[in-house]
Amino acid sequence: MTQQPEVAAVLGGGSFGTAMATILAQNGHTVRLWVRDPETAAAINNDHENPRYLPGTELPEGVQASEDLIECLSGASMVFMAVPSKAFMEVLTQARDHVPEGTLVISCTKGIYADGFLLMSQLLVREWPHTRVGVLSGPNLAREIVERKFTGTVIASADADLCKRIQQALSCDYFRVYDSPDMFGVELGGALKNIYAIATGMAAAVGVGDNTRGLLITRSLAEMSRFAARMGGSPMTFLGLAGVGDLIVTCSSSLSRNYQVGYLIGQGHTVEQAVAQLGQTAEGVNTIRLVAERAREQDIYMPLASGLYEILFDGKPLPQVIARLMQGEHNHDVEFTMGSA
Ligand SMILES: NC(=O)C1=CN([C@@H]2O[C@H](COP(=O)(O)OP(=O)(O)OC[C@H]3O[C@@H](n4cnc5c(N)ncnc54)[C@H](OP(=O)(O)O)[C@@H]3O)[C@@H](O)[C@H]2O)C=CC1
Ligand SMILES: O=C(CO)COP(=O)(O)O
Repeated sequence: MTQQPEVAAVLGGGSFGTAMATILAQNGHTVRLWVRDPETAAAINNDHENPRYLPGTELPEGVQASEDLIECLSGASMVFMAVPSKAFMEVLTQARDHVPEGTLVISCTKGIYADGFLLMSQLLVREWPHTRVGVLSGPNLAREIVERKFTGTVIASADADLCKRIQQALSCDYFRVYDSPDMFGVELGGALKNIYAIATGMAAAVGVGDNTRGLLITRSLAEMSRFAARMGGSPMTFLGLAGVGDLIVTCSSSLSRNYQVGYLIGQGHTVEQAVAQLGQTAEGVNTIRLVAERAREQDIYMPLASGLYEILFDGKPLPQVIARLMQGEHNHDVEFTMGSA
């Protein structure tokens, strides 16, 4: 797509921020990647590699990294937020005075903010009301993006002009960007699927069959849809890339960090051991806690999320939870489409 080059700031130099910076630089935009570790910044600028998060991948020379947040934001017409959800609010506070009115701000973060159970776009709208907000989500493993594997994503916002500009900025021969007006649904899908990636990773570790994997992924979609409906969202959005698409990839790929955490727990590690061994972001651990608590408070039937909560945080044995799941109270298929959510 042809367009004027943009100046883009990418906040967060982990695997996904680096992947977004790579596409933007390849597409001819000016890119400044904010990393808080000066050694990583130097490695990106001098060796064109992010050795901690994407070792072995050569980055375009146009990806310029800095640990100076203000320098990164200076003159940026678009800002991509790619820090973990636990750091999101802190970064918004640090950057607030350096993001001018009308800047496009896109959240790539797939998590939930505990205080008020807010999605990142809701935090953005609250904290930076002078900006134009969108969400990018879909089946988007960072490692595969930098390897130029064909990938689709969704830019979601009620702001149609924002969607068009982001489509133009990111589209290329291996990255296809769809749009959606349903920012809440797209973002909720990206956050919720991490729960079920942990479940399928755990199931894989204990050697379940393919029938079981089909059962687990499909009932995960049912559970996500039921939750979305109760939160006032449209489960229809979950039929798209940011729902089913991301659920399939994250629940079946050993590149997914949430799947890896689940696998380690299934092998007998504690949550703390699994997270420490991973050494990268696995949003699902926190999301399970928040969603299971919310489901309990609002009486939403979410046996998978609740069962995971019991395994991870109450120390319940996996076989006991599986036995209960197999005898659950609801037994209608696709009941969430029949208005019985
Ligand atoms: N990786 C992927 O395939 C995808 C990830 N996402 C989402 O993107 C978000 C980021 O994930 P990802 O890039 O994978 O995470 P990584 O674990 O790869 O990297 C996290 C990055 O955030 C930085 N960071 C952590 N805390 C802070 C802080 N307080 N202030 C500033 N920077 C901080 C880390 O810096 P440091 O190294 O200094 O700790 C690191 O650069 C997550 O919500 C994830 O769900 C979305 C799509 C795909
Ligand atoms: O969101 C992702 C793929 O779409 C990445 O998943 P993980 O965070 O589990 O690696």
